Amino acid sequence: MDVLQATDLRKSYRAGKQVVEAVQGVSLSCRAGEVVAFLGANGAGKTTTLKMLTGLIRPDSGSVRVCGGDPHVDARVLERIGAVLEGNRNTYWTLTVQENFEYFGVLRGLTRAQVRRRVPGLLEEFSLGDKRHVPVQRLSRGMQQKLAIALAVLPEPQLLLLDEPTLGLDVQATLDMQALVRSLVARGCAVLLTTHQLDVAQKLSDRVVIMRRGQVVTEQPTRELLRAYSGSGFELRFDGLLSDAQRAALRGLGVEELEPGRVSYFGPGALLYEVLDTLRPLELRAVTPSEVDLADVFLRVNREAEVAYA
Ligand SMILES: Nc1ncnc2c1ncn2[C@@H]1O[C@H](COP(=O)(O)OP(=O)(O)OP(=O)(O)O)[C@@H](O)[C@H]1O
Repeated sequence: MDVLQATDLRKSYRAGKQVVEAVQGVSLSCRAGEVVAFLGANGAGKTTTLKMLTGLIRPDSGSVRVCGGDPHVDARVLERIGAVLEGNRNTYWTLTVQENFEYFGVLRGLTRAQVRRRVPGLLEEFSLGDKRHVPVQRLSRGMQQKLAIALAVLPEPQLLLLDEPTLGLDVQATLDMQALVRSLVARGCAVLLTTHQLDVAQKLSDRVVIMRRGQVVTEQPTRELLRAYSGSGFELRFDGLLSDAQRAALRGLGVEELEPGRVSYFGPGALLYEVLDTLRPLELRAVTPSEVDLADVFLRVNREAEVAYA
């Protein structure tokens, strides 16, 4: 079942005489128990889209449905959405962890008794039990981030929007955060996640949506996307240094120099012969298929879109 269904969203900003078409016809969906990684370079339009999904800004056109309702029309639909947006950690710094639960729980329509029933479980799940009576400003960044998410899931939303949930977290806190997202998803929550940490997106997501300049340029299950780009590139190691002419010729073929003596490319199989020709007379040491990760795929999708839209 689609928890989120956004169709043909558009949003322009006006700054003086300038018009920025931040989002130009974006459609998105997210099912119960699914993590969708919503990716794009800086300025691609992700945050603007998230704000339209949460009812924070009104789209110029297009529609948003969460559990079938429109958050821009029916305030009860907002109760189904939990959001942790970047720059808005939705915590009250001078209040303790417990007080934050009570304050935000009541704001989100829960009774004090409901909050008190749910808090012990959340404190345990988010490993914040020993911080219950500590003011938020004395928590580490990772703990604050965990608390922000715990507060967002307190009303048991069906859709969770996470903007950069692992930004600035250390290795262990990043792993903890991933485990938490997995457990929320296992309970049926739909999660839409934006991040520039593509290793996190690769590990967590079932599906990837890539935005570029206000438009969706790719939308595919994560595994299929990785498979589609695997085996279509090679890494070559060789002895000696490239001449300027070789370097220019390789660049023309779309080959990247990773370091002296090591180049890689993605492209059709026949390209390998041209690359080998260009490297001559340098002595070849190894030719191996390139391993792709989501970062490679992301860069390639963006490059292909740049060519297609040029
Ligand atoms: N309030 C605003 N007024 C004018 N322009 C804006 C406003 N908010 C965003 N923009 C512009 O809209 C475009 C999309 O911005 P947005 O913040 O949605 O991108 P993003 O993909 O979230 O980027 P990032 O990864 O850097 O957070 C950018 O060109 C940005 O400068």
